Order: sequence, then C-alpha cells, then structure tokens
Amino acid sequence: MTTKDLVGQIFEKKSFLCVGLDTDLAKIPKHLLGDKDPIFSFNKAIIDATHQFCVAYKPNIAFYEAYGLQGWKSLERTMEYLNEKHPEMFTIADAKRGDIGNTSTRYAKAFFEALNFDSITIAPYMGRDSVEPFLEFKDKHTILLALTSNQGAFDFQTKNVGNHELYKEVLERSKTYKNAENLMYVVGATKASYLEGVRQIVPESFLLVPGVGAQGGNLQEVCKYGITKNVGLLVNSSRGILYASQGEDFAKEAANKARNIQQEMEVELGKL
Ligand SMILES: O=c1ccn([C@@H]2O[C@H](COP(=O)(O)O)[C@@H](O)[C@H]2O)c(=O)[nH]1
Repeated sequence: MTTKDLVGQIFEKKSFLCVGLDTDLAKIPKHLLGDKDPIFSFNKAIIDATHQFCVAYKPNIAFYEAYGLQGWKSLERTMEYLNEKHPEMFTIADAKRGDIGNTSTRYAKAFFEALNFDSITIAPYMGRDSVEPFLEFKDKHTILLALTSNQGAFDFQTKNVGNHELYKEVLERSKTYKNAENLMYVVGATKASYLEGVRQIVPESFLLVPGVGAQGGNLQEVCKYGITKNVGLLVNSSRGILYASQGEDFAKEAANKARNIQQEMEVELGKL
C-alpha cells in the first residue's frame, strides 16, 4: 500500500486507529477454545466488529510464534482474511526483526511476500545494512524502533551519543538510508512529550504509536505533539480493545472500545 492510499483511508474513515492482534489463548473467551482454529475465530470476530473504526491491524508475531506451526497457520489465515475481505487495511507485522543483510532479505521475503504484510517493525541496532534490504520492496514500509513505549527505553535510547540522544541518532542516520522514503518509526505513546523533538527530525514521516490503553498513553497528548497535516500517526491499541470483555459479548465490547477511540480521533482530525 502506498502512503497516499493510507492517508486517504485515514481521512475517509476519520480514524488513525491500529488494532493490535495480540491474540492470547489464555485471554480469549472460553467458548472459542473448542473451535478448530480458536486464534483465527477470535481474530475474524474482532476484525468483523472493528474494521469500520480503524485503518490498520497489527498482529504481534510473538503471539503466533508461541503456538508453533498452528500459530503460523492462524497468522496466515488472518492475513488471507484481511487481504481478501479488507484489502484497504494497512497491515503491520510487529516482528522487530533485523540481521545481517543476507538474512534481513529473507525476513523481508517472509513478511512482505509470503504473508503479504504492508509493513514490518525493525530493530535498528545492527545498522544500515540490516535495514536497507527491507527498504528495497516497493510500496512496503519498514517501521524502525526509535523511542519505544517501555521503561527500558531509558536504558539506551535516551542516552547521549555525541551531541544528542541515541533515538535521535537513529532518526537522523536512517534518513540517509537508500529508499528512506519507505521508512516509518515507532514512538511510544507513553513518551508523547518527546514527539516534538521527533517531529523536528522527521516532520513528515508516519509514526506507529503503541501504548495507549493498557500502557496508559494519552491520545490527545500524542496528537498535540505528533500530528501533521497528513496526520502522520497510526495509534495502536491491543489489549484495551481485544479484551474489553472476555465473555460472549467480546466482539461487541471490542467494537465499542474501537468506536470510542475513533470518535476521539475524529475530534483531533477536525482540528487540522
Ligand atoms: O514500543 C513499543 C513497540 C511495540 N509495542 C507493541 O505494541 C503492542 C501494545 O499492546 P497494548 O496491549 O496496547 O499495550 C504490543 O504488541 C507491544 O508488543 C509496544 O507496546 N511498545
């Protein structure tokens, strides 16, 4: 998907919500556990209930890998369902990969070609030659971890290297990568006040912003510092939507949560 198509979807749906598909068999409603593929049954119900309120879905790959081959099959079925029923959705493989170039190319093929994701999250630590193989794919997007939502972000990401912090170095340096126009960045909602500095370095880039809901990030704060004229934000919520109810009404309650966030987003878009 092109960035232009993504921006078009955002203005059409008045939403920049990304629903995180962090599907955990210990948390999904018990009545689904007897299904042949409970993970897919749950994802399908969540997608059917929430698609009108969001523009993106983000399966976190850990939640699928944890169930071995069956988990990969559930992920594959989820992607097939999204690509067939909702091809307008921007899909994010939250996989946090990155390796020597030769290996990164195989990761890129796995997620961009075999599973047909629009984008993948990548750890920047191994540098240019670990990231550029992902950037070669046309209309696919590489989402570099810049400033993450967790407490451990302060271990390294905010430490000074030279005259600025490491996450700023990641932003600055990555702009010189070949095909850098295919880059997006992760900045946690819990670090909303840092977004002003982020925007000085990457004023136009799309940011994937996880951490609203269960981690306590605030949507209005994120918008105050991070929104651009083309929006430039995909704000993710996973547990806050998926597990709004663990009963038979789970899909309805997930839809209510997604609708509430979409309505707050509509207010923010109205300020542009
Ligand atoms: O900095 C980061 C990067 C990724 N994540 C991922 O986003 C979701 C957040 O889930 P919630 O349930 O809405 O807290 C999850 O998949 C994380 O692995 C992040 O939280 N922070």
